Amino acid sequence: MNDHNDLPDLPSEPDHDPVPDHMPPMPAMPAGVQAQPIPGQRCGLVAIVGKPNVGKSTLMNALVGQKISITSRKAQTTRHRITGIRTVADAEGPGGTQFVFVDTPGFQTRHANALNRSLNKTVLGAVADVDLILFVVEAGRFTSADAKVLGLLDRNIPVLLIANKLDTVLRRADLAPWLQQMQREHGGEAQDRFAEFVPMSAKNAKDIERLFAICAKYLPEQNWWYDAEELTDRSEKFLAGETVREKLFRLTGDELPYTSTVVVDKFEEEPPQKKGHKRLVKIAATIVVERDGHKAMVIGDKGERIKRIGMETRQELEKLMDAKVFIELWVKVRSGWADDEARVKSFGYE
Ligand SMILES: Nc1nc2c(ncn2[C@@H]2O[C@H](COP(=O)(O)OP(=O)(O)OP(=O)(O)O)[C@@H](O)[C@H]2O)c(=O)[nH]1
Repeated sequence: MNDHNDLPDLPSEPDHDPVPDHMPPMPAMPAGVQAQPIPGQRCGLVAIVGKPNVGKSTLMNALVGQKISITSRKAQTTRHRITGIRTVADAEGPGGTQFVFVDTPGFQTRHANALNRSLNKTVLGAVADVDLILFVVEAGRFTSADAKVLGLLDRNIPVLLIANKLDTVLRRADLAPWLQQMQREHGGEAQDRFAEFVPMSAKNAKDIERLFAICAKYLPEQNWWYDAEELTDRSEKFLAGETVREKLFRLTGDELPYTSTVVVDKFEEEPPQKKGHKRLVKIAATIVVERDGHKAMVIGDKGERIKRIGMETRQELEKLMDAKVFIELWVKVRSGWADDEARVKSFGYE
């Protein structure tokens, strides 16, 4: 039984395998080398979904513990954008659980036009092979928009119903009939749609700790993909490169082949000049492409595109790193780099 907060007896276990197989976004070892399994370690992907304004971002920030997001390192991984990693290590021994949270662009349920359909497809792609979905609604409310979002999710992935904003429900006893009603309304085929019901508040630290404990068992037993200490200076540098890469591919559409990459040549920090000022981060990065035509594509008409890539990268990094950022971008042509092992290594790929 999983009656969190002494709520009524509700379905507790999914009737399907809660540990679907999937490829980790960033292999910890070069291909062909099998890592020794570390006893007691669990690791997996968690997506947070729900209609607008139910508290997804608040929950994500509380779970990740800091407002910084990093993206997956593997060049061809566009499938998952890693928003944050939280490692809850065991007090003793090497065990514990690493939660890798993936970003899901918001679901659109109001207008069924082609753009929204395509957006929803993107979201579905992002949650297709996660290990666990946190489906967020406002406690005591389940609207048709919530039902639509739920209807889009893969039935083979365990879903927890996060009844958020519990603090706004004045009498907790009022929630029990609502949960029972939900169970009735999602009866029949959908009866065991939710693996567990978790009434909580994303703003309550104890609820967040409790949620980690609830989620852990749904993640597969496997070695952590990332270091337990989430972000180091090196990660900020890495994040800078990934942000350039993301803007590059977003602003060139499908035109630019994936054999283009980004190398961060310089990442320097200067402390704040005055009290109350932010530190300064100076970044220089090179976009490496295979052909002159690709270079022209990246630069754009009168340099417009590369300017935009730089500007959007700067804006995003300033937010993520809470710093003032200067960024210089260069484009170089290096034919065949993707086939040149030494070069691939020098660009930071294993
Ligand atoms: N009282 C209360 N308010 C909350 C809680 N969680 C989130 N909120 C508030 O609800 C509002 C929406 O929260 P967001 O985290 O932005 O919601 P979201 O689902 O990410 O919204 P979109 O970005 O529009 O999809 C904000 O004003 C939050 O402060 C909670 O547990 N209790």
